[in-house]
Amino acid sequence: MNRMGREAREAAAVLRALPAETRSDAIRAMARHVRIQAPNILAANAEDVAAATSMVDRLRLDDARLEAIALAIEEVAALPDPVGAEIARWQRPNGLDIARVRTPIGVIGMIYESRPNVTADAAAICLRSGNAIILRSGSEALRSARAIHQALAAGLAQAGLPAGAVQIVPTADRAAVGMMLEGLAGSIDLIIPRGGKALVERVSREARVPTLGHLEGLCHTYVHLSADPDKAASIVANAKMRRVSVCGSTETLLIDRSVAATLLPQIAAALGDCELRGDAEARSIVPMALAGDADWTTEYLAPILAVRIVDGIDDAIAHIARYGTGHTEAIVAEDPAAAEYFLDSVDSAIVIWNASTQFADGGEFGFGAEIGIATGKLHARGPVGPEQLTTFKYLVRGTGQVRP
Ligand SMILES: NC(=O)C1=CN([C@@H]2O[C@H](COP(=O)(O)OP(=O)(O)OC[C@H]3O[C@@H](n4cnc5c(N)ncnc54)[C@H](OP(=O)(O)O)[C@@H]3O)[C@@H](O)[C@H]2O)C=CC1
Ligand SMILES: N[C@@H](CCC(=O)OP(=O)(O)O)C(=O)O
Repeated sequence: MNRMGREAREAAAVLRALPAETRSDAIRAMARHVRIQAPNILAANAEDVAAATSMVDRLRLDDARLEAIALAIEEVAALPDPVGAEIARWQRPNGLDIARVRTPIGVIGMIYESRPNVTADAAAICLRSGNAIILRSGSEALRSARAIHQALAAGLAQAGLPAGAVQIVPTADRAAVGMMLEGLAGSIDLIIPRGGKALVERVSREARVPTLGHLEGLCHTYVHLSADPDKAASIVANAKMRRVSVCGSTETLLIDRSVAATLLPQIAAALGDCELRGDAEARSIVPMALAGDADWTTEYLAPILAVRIVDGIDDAIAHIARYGTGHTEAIVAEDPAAAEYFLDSVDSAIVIWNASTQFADGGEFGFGAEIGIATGKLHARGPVGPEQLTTFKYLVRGTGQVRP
């Protein structure tokens, strides 16, 4: 692990000085090799799927999904290069010229779930932003991730870039996670944990380097009294049921008391097979199980939805502040003043008006792919793409000035 750290650090020094076009060529070469090595990747994936115990759909690759991975890599190659971009520039009265420019963070360590596409997306985004990356895939996807990494490494080699730029932890042993959290003897600049509660707890206990958490999504959709009934039904159904296991899926429905009797039955019908767990008032409108305290704090990642009747917009905002994880929340409303109030008041990474919480995704935001949805407040929030994986520095150009 420490050798990987050293190689990543050496590669990061090379990457930060490379022209954007060289990194674009390397990213495109990675996509080419994903296509060339498709049989190998699919064979490795079949072994993962055969051994999997859960979340098999998330794990499974086929020709179409592999092509989507290659296309996402190519989309990242085509994104504007953030490295060296000028954020601000000004002249001091003494003639000093000061520019604030984007610069890579350095070496990123990423720990993520058993989802094969993340290996390729994260590698492409890191190269686009001039960072080296050490990838730690979820254990159930390790064979697939290693096969994808082999293709990415072939692309790097073809473009003449150091192998240390994109590395993968070759073992499922969680001791490697512990070593990454300690920073690999000073090699890692930033750890990105992407996952659920157990990972959060370990990271908060053990991390010795800065972290950029991409954590649980306990997302809410609030139906305001001004909501259009058809919009409310289709948005809530999509927010919950489009894909129940993604972090942007809605876990709790909040609905205004004054419209609950008319809207809840329509929304419940649109939700189809979804299991509802509600407070006493919700149950008096639509038959459903009684929600307990745990239902307001559970990220189900399943076709289950908690339902609470609220006493207006401030009650909804207070519920979200108490139980949300800072990921994504939505309001369904026709009243623009209420919607803007909600957008301003809710302190989550993504706040949505009249659309599904499942839009919480870098691709949907136009980033090509994503590292994930950052759920903390520093240093980035919401979908993380190449720009969010840069920091900045100041370039000061003088003509011989000395400070009096
Ligand atoms: N905000 C975002 O962008 C995203 C958030 N998520 C969240 O991730 C969760 C779903 O994914 P899930 O599969 O449950 O993720 P997990 O948290 O189970 O796994 C994620 C990664 O963390 C590792 N891990 C978990 N616990 C530990 C531990 N105690 N010590 C060391 N490593 C650990 C896993 O390794 P191992 O395989 O060995 O268990 C895996 O590599 C949901 O909560 C979802 O909201 C998911 C995607 C994006
Ligand atoms: N942001 C991505 C999904 C991220 C996510 O939650 O992944 P996972 O938990 O592995 O299903 C999307 O909306 O497609």
